[in-house]
Amino acid sequence: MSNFLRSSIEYLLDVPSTVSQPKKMWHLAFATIYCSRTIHSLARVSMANNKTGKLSPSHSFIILDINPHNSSFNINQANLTELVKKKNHKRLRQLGGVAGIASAIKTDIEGGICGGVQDIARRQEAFGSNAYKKPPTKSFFHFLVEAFKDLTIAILLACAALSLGFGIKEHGLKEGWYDGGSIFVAVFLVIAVSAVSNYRQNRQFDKLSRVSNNIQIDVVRQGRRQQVSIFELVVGDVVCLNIGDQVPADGLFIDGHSLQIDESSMTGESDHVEVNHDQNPFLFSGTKVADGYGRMLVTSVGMNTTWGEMMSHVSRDTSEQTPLQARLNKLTSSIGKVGLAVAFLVLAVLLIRYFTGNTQDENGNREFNGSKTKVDDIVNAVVGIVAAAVTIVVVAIPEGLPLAVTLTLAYSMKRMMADQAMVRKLSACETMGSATTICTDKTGTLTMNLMKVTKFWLGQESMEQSTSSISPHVLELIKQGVALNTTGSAYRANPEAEYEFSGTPTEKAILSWAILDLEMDMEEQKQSCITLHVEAFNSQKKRSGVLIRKKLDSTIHVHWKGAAEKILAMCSSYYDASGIMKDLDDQQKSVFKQIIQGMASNSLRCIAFAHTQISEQQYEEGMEETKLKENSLTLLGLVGIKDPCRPGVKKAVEACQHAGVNIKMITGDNVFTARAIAIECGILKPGQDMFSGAVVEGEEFRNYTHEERMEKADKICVMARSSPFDKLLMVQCLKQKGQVVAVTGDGTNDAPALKEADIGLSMGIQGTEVAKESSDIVILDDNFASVATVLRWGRCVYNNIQKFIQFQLTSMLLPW
Ligand SMILES: Nc1ncnc2c1ncn2[C@@H]1O[C@H](COP(=O)(O)OP(=O)(O)OP(=O)(O)O)[C@@H](O)[C@H]1O
Ligand SMILES: [Ca+2]
Repeated sequence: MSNFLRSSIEYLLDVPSTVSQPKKMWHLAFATIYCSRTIHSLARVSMANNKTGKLSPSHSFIILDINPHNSSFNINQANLTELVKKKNHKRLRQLGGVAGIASAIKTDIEGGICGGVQDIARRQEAFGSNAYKKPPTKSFFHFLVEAFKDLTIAILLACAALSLGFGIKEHGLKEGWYDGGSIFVAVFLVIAVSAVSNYRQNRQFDKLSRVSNNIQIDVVRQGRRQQVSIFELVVGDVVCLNIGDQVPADGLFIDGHSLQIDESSMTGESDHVEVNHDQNPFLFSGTKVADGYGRMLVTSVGMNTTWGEMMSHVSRDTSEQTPLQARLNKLTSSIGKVGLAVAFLVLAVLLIRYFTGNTQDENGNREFNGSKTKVDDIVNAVVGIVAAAVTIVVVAIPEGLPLAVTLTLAYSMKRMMADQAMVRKLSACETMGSATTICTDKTGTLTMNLMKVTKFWLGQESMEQSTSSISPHVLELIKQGVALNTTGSAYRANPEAEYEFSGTPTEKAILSWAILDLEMDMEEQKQSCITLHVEAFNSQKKRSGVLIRKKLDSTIHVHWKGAAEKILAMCSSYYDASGIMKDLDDQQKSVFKQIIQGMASNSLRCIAFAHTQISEQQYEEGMEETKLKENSLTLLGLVGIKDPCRPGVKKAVEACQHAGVNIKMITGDNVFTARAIAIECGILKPGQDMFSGAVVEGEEFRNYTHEERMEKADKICVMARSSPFDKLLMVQCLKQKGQVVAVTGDGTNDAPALKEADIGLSMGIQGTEVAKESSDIVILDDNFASVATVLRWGRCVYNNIQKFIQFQLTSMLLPW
């Protein structure tokens, strides 16, 4: 320490100069330690203060006080939340509409968030992340208490206590505790096992809900459409919404067409709400897309949304009892009650017999002689009688019965998870065992859902490979139709990179064919036209259409794309390969039908493109009805899309059939395609066809009378071109006939049938949220073979429980 410092401390401490040198040193040491302690504790206090607040800015840079909450974004979360929650149109206008909000939260409406990982982290910090607080999970103690509350357990505990008391009284402490003690041990064992199994089941459900809540969302970031987990969504993200999707956060409508939202999960209203740019641009987390498509700008996530708030209060009720469990519980308590009644009866009879002097001891003397009998003897006799009654109750109650079911279900649920089936509803495990019919959809379940265009017909000529011979005019129209009439998209990072396609499998197949084979430039096509109106694809209509205006010459065009025979029916002319427009009379139509049938019998999915140009006047007339022209179109071309069967499906189908379960295919696809795939999978035997009543079309089935339907439902193996309603009708019909029906499906079109079925199985990968939510079991690998495995597990549960009941009931009767 420098002399100066030393002397200044000496001065501060007011050390008398007379103090000796060693003493001075001690003073100094004390002063140094004291000062450093004070400084240290001061620093700790200021750190603690800062923990909750912000770090105080360094004095040398005091001019720029950077606050991430309001400097990087020009709007704060409270404003955003209120804007959407209150549907405040006025405020939205003041802020410059969706575009204004987007620029305030530093996002590009077209390309999404442009920054990288840091940008996303910054947004998470400023606006929160898309997760909600979960209610605390129930502890083991909770389940232990629950187990004690059971009536049967209470009766048994009372009996055990009585038995213990009487036993000790009669035989002394050393030998008398056996009976009562062993009942206690058994009861505690039952309590422990059921508490442990319920606790584990609760944890399992928690784990499952974490898996099933982790939905993949289509998001545009840095101009690229990609899938991210719903939990990674941040404010400023641009989300693509399609039919069947769940709206993942609160936000604003950017663009889209005929977007219908099902808000029933929030409001309870079953009517769909139209979301559009002007009247209602507000979208709410937790609602579902019922029709159409669109893009939204995320403005609030997680706990800032009404859904988040709601979900943080709801805890999943895992105490759900399956029908079998409920029945067995009832059986147990009925048996218990009968046991109790019998015990009372026995008690009464024995007591009456004893007190009326009708009983004799070993020596043949009357046991009860009125006042001559010793009190001790009386007490002993009564205790013996009560003990006998208690034994009856204990033996009568089959306390292990419900427990065995719980254990079996919990075990098989775990095993099913390992076999790619996630059980959402426990009752499905046991119901599946008794399924007599499985109605499966085709696309994605029996087939791979990996679609590829393998055939292209222009007019009545099949175009193999070469596109050079196609007339440029027709080619241009096809490209226009593909690029503008789609919900899919194509992206590549640079001109050398490979394309990434997104959208439904059918859309992806068509886009990749047009871009790679026809050398279509999607961006260029999109830039060259303005979209005036869109009719979005849905399973009811099985087609989609657009109305566009070309920027170059202001001509107006209608493009349709959809199920080949439906589009063909709308056409009155066609282009041949050389680009000449020809009349489509009945004879020509039947030629085209032959072509479609030919492709379909080779199990190809057929899609047709049609086009017509309309005048300004026609456009204005049509505007009022907001409908696209749908007759007198010109057929542009047909494509055949291959979607191969999944390997192993045939075996799985055979296994199900062998187990006595009927398999029916109910699909939205063409009847010939459906038949070809059904034969490939073994659902249909080669001899069966339309004439034998094994194959029908949805429309035909719909138009049957109720009696006809009931009569024919059993025979039908394949129902093609079915609408969502037809699928539902079939399930209802089968259920009325007393069948136990399982339904598998992935699309929104399957949701009504999935809900109606005894067991609904949805597909985990391709399945839409709506389908998953309507189902009891989610097949994680989308494979029909896993459906067969679920059936096997269901049967196993049933068998095991049956065996246990037999064992328990016979062992219960044995002592009698
Ligand atoms: N993006 C699309 N644009 C136009 N038409 C389409 C499109 N996707 C499918 N289609 C047509 O609609 C039909 C499919 O209808 P739907 O959605 O009811 O069945 P799916 O769900 O694909 O099949 P499945 O019921 O077997 O799973 C197809 O056969 C095809 O002709
Ligand atoms: Ca499907």
